[in-house]
Amino acid sequence: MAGLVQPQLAKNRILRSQTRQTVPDIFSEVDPEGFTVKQLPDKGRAVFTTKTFEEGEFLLWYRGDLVTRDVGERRDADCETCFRYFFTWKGTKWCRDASVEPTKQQLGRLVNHGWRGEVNSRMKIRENPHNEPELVLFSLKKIKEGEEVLYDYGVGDNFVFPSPTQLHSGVQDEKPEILQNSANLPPDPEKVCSPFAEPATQELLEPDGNFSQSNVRADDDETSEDRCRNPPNNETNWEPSPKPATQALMESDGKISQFSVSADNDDTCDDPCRNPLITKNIGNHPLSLPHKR
Ligand SMILES: C[S@@+](CC[C@H](N)C(=O)[O-])C[C@H]1O[C@@H](n2cnc3c(N)ncnc32)[C@H](O)[C@@H]1O
Repeated sequence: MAGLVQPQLAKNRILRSQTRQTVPDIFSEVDPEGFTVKQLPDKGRAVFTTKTFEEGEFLLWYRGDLVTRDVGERRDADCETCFRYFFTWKGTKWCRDASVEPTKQQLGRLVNHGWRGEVNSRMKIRENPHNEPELVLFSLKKIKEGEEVLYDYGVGDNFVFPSPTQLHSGVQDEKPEILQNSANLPPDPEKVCSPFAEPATQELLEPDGNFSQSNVRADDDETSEDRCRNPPNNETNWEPSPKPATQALMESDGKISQFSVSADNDDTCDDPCRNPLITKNIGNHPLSLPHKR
């Protein structure tokens, strides 16, 4: 009926309008202000806000080397990490490989999985001016200062992440704040991984600011995140930042960032990338998910 807008539609329009305005279109190697990293006993590194974000705001990029899914899978076979994000865009399967610890702070790759009821953000795909897909994280609701940023990796309710002792030891704070357990751990810790109970979806942020949505499932991918653990040693090239999580952005010149974290784009991985305690299953998840062997 003309003139009448359903509440949800109106909300979607607001969200689209907000995201259109708030995604910094830049090629910057630094993250926006408003985030910090803390070390949690049950999750390893975690991204927390240092200011309040409103619903629909741009938060962070998931930066990483853009490779085809095949290359991402081969890299996974050689070197399992929890930092490869698999997705489908324009009918092609892609992977953003953020496995290499960046020398500059890039927090999108450190955002943890949120269990049901915890999720406050969502990863979307946006095309950059080089016609490449970028993974962009948006708030799904108001996120108050001091809250952990969490999005749904697409793992089942019973998924069990490996022990934090297998996580990457590098943190961005030299003396990171240690928090008490904050995750709602899955009910059955013996259960390793359950398939999706229902299809996941991936939203594509179109150049005009609108979203299109598609189902994401198994090999159809799109996004599900699964992150496995970082190497259980300290041989990576992570360099702690003197100012952990608050670095200024960026120009807003209508561009969105594209990053190549690793200079080489072959399938090589150094030993530090290996974690013999876990294996991956990217079938149902955007990120290569850790499994106990
Ligand atoms: C991409 S990394 C996120 C950053 C990671 N916490 C770190 O310290 O590097 C994904 C990994 O973080 C851990 N993780 C993420 N969400 C978690 C959760 N809700 N509970 C426990 N561990 C989690 C898992 O080890 C997962 O494989």
